[in-house]
Amino acid sequence: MPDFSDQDEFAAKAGKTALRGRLLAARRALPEESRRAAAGRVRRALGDLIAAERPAVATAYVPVGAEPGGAGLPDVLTRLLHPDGTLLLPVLLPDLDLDWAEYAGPASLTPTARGLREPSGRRRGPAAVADAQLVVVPALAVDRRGVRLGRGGGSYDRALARCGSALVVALLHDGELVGELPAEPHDRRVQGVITPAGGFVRVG
Ligand SMILES: Nc1nc2c(c(=O)[nH]1)N(C=O)[C@@H](CNc1ccc(C(=O)N[C@@H](CCC(=O)O)C(=O)O)cc1)CN2
Ligand SMILES: Nc1ncnc2c1ncn2[C@@H]1O[C@H](COP(=O)(O)OP(=O)(O)OP(=O)(O)O)[C@@H](O)[C@H]1O
Repeated sequence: MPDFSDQDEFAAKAGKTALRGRLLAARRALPEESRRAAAGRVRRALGDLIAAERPAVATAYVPVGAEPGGAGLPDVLTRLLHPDGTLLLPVLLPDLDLDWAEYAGPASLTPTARGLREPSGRRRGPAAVADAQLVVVPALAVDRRGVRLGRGGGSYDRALARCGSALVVALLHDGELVGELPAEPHDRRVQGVITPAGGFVRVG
């Protein structure tokens, strides 16, 4: 474990905030046509990964705004999973930790705070993520070591701490797999990323 001084931690936090602003602005500037094309490529790469890994339980999320994958991602994943497979989606808790509920079709999604769409079914509890063999996570960027930059709530840092040996994969746009991101001791790493141009790439 590296030794992080207070100054390094301060620099990492400030660096993350500045990077988030830049990355979100670049995503917002992506034209609709690029978003659609990127979503198709990301979904195809996810399909290949699911065919190879055959998870019985997977987690994902409903992409919003310019997030890679597009709003139809849960439906695509449901079709890709084994007929008996389960897709869990996150429900943001007041302390920004994540609960989980099974995806049961578009009618089971409800608009919630922060522009999210979340499942309204029975909550499985924050520990349910430990049942998944494949965990698909949102990210603004990931580096070659697997360090992930999220929205800044620490939601996935907490959720990923509960995962056992699951394959954790972040969905990115091209250009968001970078050389080195600021890292803090609590950051949980991912094992792979999917980008539209590069498909599935192992990191770390
Ligand atoms: N689609 C999605 N679902 C997710 C996440 C995510 O990053 N993306 N999360 C990851 O932890 C958790 C929720 N955390 C979030 C924290 C902040 C914002 C946010 O800043 N929203 C913008 C509006 C959306 C946009 O256009 O980007 C806002 O409130 O201004 C969203 C989700 C669980 N579900
Ligand atoms: N295990 C944890 N328990 C409680 N708070 C945590 C935990 N891990 C991280 N946090 C807090 O969450 C905040 C945001 O962390 P960070 O900037 O790394 O978020 P992120 O990884 O970019 O976002 P997210 O995980 O929501 O996508 C930090 O202030 C951190 O202290």
